[in-house]
Amino acid sequence: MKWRTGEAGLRRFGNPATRTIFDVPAHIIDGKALAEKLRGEIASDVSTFTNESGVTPHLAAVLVGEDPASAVYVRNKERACANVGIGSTLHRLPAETTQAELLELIGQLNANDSVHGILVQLPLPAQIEEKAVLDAVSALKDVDAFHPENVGLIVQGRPRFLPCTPCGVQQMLIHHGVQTAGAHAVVIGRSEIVGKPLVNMLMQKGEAANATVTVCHSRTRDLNDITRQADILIAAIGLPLFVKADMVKPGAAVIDVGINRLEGKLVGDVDFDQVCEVAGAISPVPGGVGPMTITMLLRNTLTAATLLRKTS
Ligand SMILES: Nc1nc2c(c(=O)[nH]1)N[C@@H](CN(C=O)c1ccc(C(=O)N[C@@H](CCC(=O)O)C(=O)O)cc1)CN2
Repeated sequence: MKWRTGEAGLRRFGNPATRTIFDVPAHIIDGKALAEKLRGEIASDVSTFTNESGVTPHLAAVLVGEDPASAVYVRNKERACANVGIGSTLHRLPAETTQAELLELIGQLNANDSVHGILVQLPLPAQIEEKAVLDAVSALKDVDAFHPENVGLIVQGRPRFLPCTPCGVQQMLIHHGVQTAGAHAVVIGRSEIVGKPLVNMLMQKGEAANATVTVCHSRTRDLNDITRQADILIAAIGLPLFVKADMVKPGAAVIDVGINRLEGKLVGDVDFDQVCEVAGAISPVPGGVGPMTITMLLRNTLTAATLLRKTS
C-alpha cells in the first residue's frame, strides 16, 4: 500500500474519492521488510563489483568497552556484511582504552588499503573525546558520514556518503510513497547522528527531500502546536514514548527513530499504541528504522570501496 501527504493529510492511493485515512488503520512502515529487500539489491551490487574489480569490500568496525547494546549492534553489522558478501573485521578494545591508543588504531585502518570502510561504534567511554576520534577517520572511509568534510558535503547538497539512520528514514519515506516535496516535516531532536543531518537532507533538492523543515528540541516552546502541524513527524529525541496522540495531526506519517529500553522492553520515542490511532502511517520499534540503519551502512561500504578503487 502506498501513501502520500496532502493538505488533508494522507489518503489511500487509487481512491480519489473522499475516503480519508480516518476509517482505516495506520499503514505500517515496516523497516525490517524493506531492509531485507534492499539488502538483496545490495548483495547483487556487491557481487557485480567484486566480479568486475576482484576486490571484496571490507568494513572495519571498532568497539570500545562493554556496552551490551553496542555489542549487539556491531554483531548485527558483521552478520549483515557477511550476508551481502562484504568482509568485516571487528576491533574490540577494552573500556579503559586511551584516546591515543584509539587514534593509533584509526591511523592504521586509514592506511590499510584492504579496508574500505571504518566505523567507530558510539557511544565511546567518557575518557575519549568523540569528535577527535571521528575527525581522525579518513573522510573517504567514513561510512557513518560523521567526518566534518562529509557533513559539509551533505549541507552543500553534494554528499559523498549519507549518514545511515537519516538515509534509512528517507528510504522508508520513498518506498512507502510518503511525499516529502512541499510537505511540512518536523524533526524532534538535534543530535549529530540523526536530527541535524536529517533536517539538512530533507530540505535539500532531490528525492525524499524538498520539504519545509522545522527542527524541535528540548528548549522548543509550544512543542505540541508545532508537531501538530507536521505532515511528516520524525521523533529522534531519545525519550521513551514521548510522542503522544495529541501531538500528531490526523493522517500524518510518523517515523520513530528512538530506541529505548523501558521495563525490559524495547520502545521508541513514539507511544505507538495511541499514535497509530491518529497517524496515517507509522514506523514501529523494533522493526522500523533500526534495521534500515544497518542496511545503509552496507550501501555506504560498497560506495567507499567503489570510490577508493577510482582514486587508487
Ligand atoms: N557508529 C555508529 N554508532 C551508532 C549508530 C550509528 O549509526 N553509527 N547508531 C546507533 C546504534 N545503531 C547502530 O550503530 C543501531 C541501533 C539499533 C539498530 C536496530 O536494528 N535495532 C533493532 C532492535 C535491536 C535490539 O533488539 O536491540 C530494531 O530497531 O528493530 C541498529 C543499529 C548508536 N550508535
